[in-house]
Amino acid sequence: MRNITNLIPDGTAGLVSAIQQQDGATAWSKSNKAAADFRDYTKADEDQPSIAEFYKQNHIHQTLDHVLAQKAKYCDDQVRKTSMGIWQVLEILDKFVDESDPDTEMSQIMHSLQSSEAARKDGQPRWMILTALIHDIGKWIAVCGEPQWSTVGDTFPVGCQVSPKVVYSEYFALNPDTQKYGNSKYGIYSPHCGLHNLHMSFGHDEYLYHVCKDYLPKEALYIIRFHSFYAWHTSGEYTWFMNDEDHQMMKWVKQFNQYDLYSKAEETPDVDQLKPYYLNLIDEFFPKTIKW
Ligand SMILES: O[C@H]1[C@H](O)[C@@H](O)[C@H](O)[C@@H](O)[C@H]1O
Ligand SMILES: [Fe+2]
Ligand SMILES: [Fe+2]
Repeated sequence: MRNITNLIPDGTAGLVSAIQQQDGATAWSKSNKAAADFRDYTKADEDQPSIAEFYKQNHIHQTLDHVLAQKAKYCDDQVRKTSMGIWQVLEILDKFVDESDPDTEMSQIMHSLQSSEAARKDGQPRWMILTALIHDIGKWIAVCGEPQWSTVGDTFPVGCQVSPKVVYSEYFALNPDTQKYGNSKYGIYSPHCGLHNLHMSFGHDEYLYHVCKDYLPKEALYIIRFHSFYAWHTSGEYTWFMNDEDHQMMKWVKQFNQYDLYSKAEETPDVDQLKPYYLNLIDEFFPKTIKW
C-alpha cells in the first residue's frame, strides 16, 4: 500500500492526469500544481472575486439561530421524507458546481470520483473509498433551494468567538452574533466538550452526517461531519474544544483531506466505466434507498 504522503512529495500535489489501469482503478500522474497552490484565496481574489462574495454572504448569515433552524429543517429523522439511492444523488449533482471552491470548476460527480479513485489507488479500506465518493453529496440541499452560502464552503463553530484563521474572517464583523459571542473563546460551550457538541455553521457536512448516521462506521461519519472544518484540521485552531475521541479521529480527517483536496485534477473520470465498481461498494453499506 502506498503511503498517502507519497501523494504530495516535496510539496507537489501531483494528481492531475488520470491514467486508466487494467484493474479499473485510476492511476494519477503528477502535475506541476504544488500543494501550496491549492486553496490560494489571495490568488482567487484576483481571478475569482465571486469567492470572496460567497464567503461574505456565508459569514454574515451563519448565526446560531440560522444553524438551529436549518438543523430542525433538515437533520431530524422525521423531516427527511424523500427516498433516493446514493448513486441517484450523485447523478443529480452532476449539474452542481460549488461556488466556494477555488480549485475546481467541475461538477460534483467528477470531484466525488476523483477523490474516491485517489483513495482507492492508495489502497485505502473500502469504507474510506466510499467516504471519499459520497462526502460532498449533502450538497443536494442546494438542489432543493438552499443558497450556496448555507450549503458549501469551510465550516466553523457558531455561538463562540471565531478564529482569525477561518478563511475571509474579516467578514465576521458583519455577523450579528459577533456582538454576542465575539469576545468569548468558549461562548455557549465548555472547554473540551467535544466537537460533536458544537453547532457548526450549516452546510453539506452536517446534513449528510445525519442522512448517513445509521449506515457507516464512526470514522466515516466523523470525516463527513468535519471535513470542511479547515481552521481545525489544517490550521490547528479550536483544539480547546477537542475531547479524547476527537484526538483519535483527527488522523482520519487529515488522511481523507489529501484525497479530497489534491485530487481536484483536470482529467475527467470515466463515469460509465467506474459505475459498476461503485454501485457494488455502495450496496455493501447502504440499502437501495435512504431518506433525504
Ligand atoms: O470550497 C470547498 C467546498 O465547498 C468543499 O466541499 C468543502 O468541504 C470545503 O471545505 C470548501 O472549502
Ligand atoms: Fe465538502
Ligand atoms: Fe470535497
